[in-house]
Amino acid sequence: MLLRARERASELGCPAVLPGVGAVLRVLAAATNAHAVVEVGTGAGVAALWLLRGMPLDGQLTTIDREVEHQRAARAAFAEDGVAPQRTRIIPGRPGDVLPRLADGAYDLVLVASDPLGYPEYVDEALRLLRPGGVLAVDGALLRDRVADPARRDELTTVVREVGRTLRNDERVLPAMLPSGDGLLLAVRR
Ligand SMILES: C[S@@+](CC[C@H](N)C(=O)[O-])C[C@H]1O[C@@H](n2cnc3c(N)ncnc32)[C@H](O)[C@@H]1O
Repeated sequence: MLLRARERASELGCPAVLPGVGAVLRVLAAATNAHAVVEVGTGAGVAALWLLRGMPLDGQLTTIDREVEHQRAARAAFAEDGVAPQRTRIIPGRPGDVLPRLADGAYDLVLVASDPLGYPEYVDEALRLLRPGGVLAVDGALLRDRVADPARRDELTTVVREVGRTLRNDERVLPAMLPSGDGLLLAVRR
């Protein structure tokens, strides 16, 4: 099913997390016993399928995307994988509009994998949503090695680089960068 979801993602021109990142997400969901997960950027549902495999069966994944067509593909992927409908809550809309409506400290894991220019806002919201011990995961945090290249000073690179710097200096979290895929930045909420 993951393969079919990945094919759909590619047909839609919507990059999905690489398998190494997916495996890490699954482990994180299991390790945090993640009953409540938020994903910013549903895409065609590839990362969501990995997360759901690590989550307990009575957990629920809330996933947000502004592209209804992407979410339709994700819904098909979930159905094909036999995911019970109550295990997912698929919310269409801009993450900046939806995230403020979610409850403080009520989530075990938040994955941010959407438009990088929105990352500062989404990360800020994620830290509010996470319970102590909960984990934030930011996909694409190395931006194809541009973040590590000091000569790259374009807006996108600067914004993503600043997200990493901010999390490193934020007393509320314990951060770690995994080189998997395009860089997976993790931060455990204290
Ligand atoms: C990289 S894909 C998500 C992939 C998914 N997490 C996965 O690995 O299977 C990014 C998603 O963010 C959404 N997106 C892109 N720009 C956006 C924006 N400005 N506001 C909201 N969503 C956006 C796209 O519709 C797309 O589905």
